Amino acid sequence: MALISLQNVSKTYPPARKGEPAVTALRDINLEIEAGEIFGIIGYSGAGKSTLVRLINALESSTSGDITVDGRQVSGVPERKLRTLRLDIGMIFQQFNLFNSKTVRNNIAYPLRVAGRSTAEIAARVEELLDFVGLADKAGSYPEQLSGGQKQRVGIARALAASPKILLADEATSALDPETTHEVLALLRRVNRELGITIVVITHEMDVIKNLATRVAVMDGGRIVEQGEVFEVFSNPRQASSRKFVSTVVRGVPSPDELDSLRRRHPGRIVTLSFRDGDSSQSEVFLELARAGIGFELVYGGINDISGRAFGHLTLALTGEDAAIDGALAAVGHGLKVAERF
Ligand SMILES: Nc1ncnc2c1ncn2[C@@H]1O[C@H](COP(=O)(O)OP(=O)(O)OP(=O)(O)O)[C@@H](O)[C@H]1O
Repeated sequence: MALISLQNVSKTYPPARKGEPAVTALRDINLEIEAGEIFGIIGYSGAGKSTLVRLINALESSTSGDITVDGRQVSGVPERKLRTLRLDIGMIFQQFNLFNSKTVRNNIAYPLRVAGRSTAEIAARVEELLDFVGLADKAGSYPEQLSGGQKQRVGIARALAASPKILLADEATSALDPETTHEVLALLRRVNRELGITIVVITHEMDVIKNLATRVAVMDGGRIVEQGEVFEVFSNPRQASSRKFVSTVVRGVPSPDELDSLRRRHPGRIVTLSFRDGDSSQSEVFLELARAGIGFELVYGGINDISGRAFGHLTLALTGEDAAIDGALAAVGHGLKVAERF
């Protein structure tokens, strides 16, 4: 059985004031996250990602549907039972949520004190965690004396203190610069590999998913519109709404504004081709266009790499007879996607 399982889960917030509409944040969510995996949840702001996380760690209850974590029911369970469940789930946040008046050591010790562990046990566990996150020399510092990356490492150590099975990371690197983001992602990979902790990572950043997750769910308007292996979902999104989202986060697809500007600057038809590793070669495309007597210029493009597999997009300005262009695109279309507008 999956470690985290959601079946037909919906969540509606009642209206904030009389006369206002209720907000349905999640609609019929079905999701299975297996023990030991790093699962990404990605989507625009307002898609329902944070609500989903709050349901998994039982900070809120669902309106309908079933949620189980490690075989235990989460929905409709008394608060007393939820406390033990929450010990199995650590959480890290975009703004770190550290206690500014406590030292690094005391921040990490906090959940253990709340859980009533002995002083000796707490001291040993905190030392272990400080070593694990590489902050042994900062034990006596206060959060304001730390960089963003160091603060998040304290956040991770604190989340791990009670030895959870699951770590929920809600936009955990969104406040960090790209280099620090990579350090924190490397630490999260170690948390997964060395400690065997299942990680659920919520983000709007493709880089985070592609560097960390093995599977991903794309959310839009409270629904999961697509889920699967990260390479598959990003290189070949099947639903219109996930295609739209993916095109904003992958390299090489012109935005609508860029497309307008390309159209103004180049004569002919602007066509975007997407390639996937092993599907078809770019030279076949160029050969076919040349054979059909079509003029072409490469005007935009980019290649993405996910777990050593490449996919990319090339945008060409094509000049020639419409029928000849359509024929050539149909001929090369086998194994690659052709879009006048991605
Ligand atoms: N406590 C609440 N009361 C009422 N509506 C809420 C509440 N929390 C979230 N919502 C609404 O639910 C929808 C989903 O919000 P949610 O925060 O889960 O999205 P998100 O994908 O995490 O976005 P972001 O990345 O901006 O946090 C939004 O329309 C939001 O306004």
